Amino acid sequence: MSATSPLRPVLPPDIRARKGTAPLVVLTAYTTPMARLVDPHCDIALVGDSVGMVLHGMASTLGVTMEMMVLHGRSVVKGCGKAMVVIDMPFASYEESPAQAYRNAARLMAETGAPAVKLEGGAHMAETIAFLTRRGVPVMAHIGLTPQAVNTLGGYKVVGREDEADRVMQDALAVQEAGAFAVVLEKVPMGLAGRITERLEIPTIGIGAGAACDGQVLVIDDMLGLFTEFRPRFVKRYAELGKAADEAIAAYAADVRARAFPAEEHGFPDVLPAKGQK
Ligand SMILES: Nc1nc(=O)c2c([nH]1)NC[C@@H]1CN(c3ccc(C(=O)N[C@@H](CCC(=O)O)C(=O)O)cc3)CN21
Ligand SMILES: CC(C)C(=O)C(=O)O
Ligand SMILES: [Mg+2]
Repeated sequence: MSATSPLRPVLPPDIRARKGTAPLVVLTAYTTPMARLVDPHCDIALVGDSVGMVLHGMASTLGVTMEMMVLHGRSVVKGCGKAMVVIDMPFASYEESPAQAYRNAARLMAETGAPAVKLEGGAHMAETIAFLTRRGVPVMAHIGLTPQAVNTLGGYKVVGREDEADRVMQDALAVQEAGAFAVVLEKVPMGLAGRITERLEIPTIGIGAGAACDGQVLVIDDMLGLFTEFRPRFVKRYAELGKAADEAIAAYAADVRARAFPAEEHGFPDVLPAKGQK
């Protein structure tokens, strides 16, 4: 039986073993229909806490709750057959203690069916990552720019230039040592991301971290041109679905105002048509 057989779902150790083979393809998904689109093409569907900014109009990810991650997580698990689902642990659901992290991670897995969680932080989260991993919770780590720390970092800036590079390398080594099966590198300079990727035995998944990483992740609504509130330099637009939707909605509004919609074919006659007719 192959590792990707539907009878034996892809699990974190399979993802870990992908290091040095084909690049890992990761996109976020927040809903069943989007998960169905992502699933056939991706190795991992990430239920990111970016959902707060992308689908709920929040100004940052700090207001995202466990309840939101459970609901969106369940929705994405329903839409995935091939891709492995990873769920972001929201702000303040894991930082207090390893026990708090375990309780909330276990809830995300038990109530959604996802086989792994992701949490932000390097060396200072190593104890928590080890606590979870040893108790059956596979952890994807996330270092470099950690958006839940936007208020202490002072913005969504590059992390790891010059003096900061060694600290990011130490974070990468610490999360690997703690048992993380993969690590997201966000807005880490390209050269440093390459050195971390070479040094680690677990896959690195980059977002704004250059081409040397073992995989890439983007927010699905960003790359489809659906989310346009801001556009980081690392986003490549593969479609302009927001523009297409705007044009479609404008055409509908014009049709309704001109009484051009609905047409005869969209309505129901008062008398049932005779057989053979529509
Ligand atoms: N839609 C969306 N896409 C994301 O990539 C994303 C989210 N939401 N929400 C959670 C975090 C926040 N992230 C962000 C948010 C903003 C920038 C940004 O504005 N970057 C600018 C420069 C900003 C600065 O230097 O202060 C850039 O050009 O990269 C980057 C990453 C990444 N994540
Ligand atoms: C961008 C990815 C890595 C993320 O953490 C999110 O979507 O929340
Ligand atoms: Mg996130």
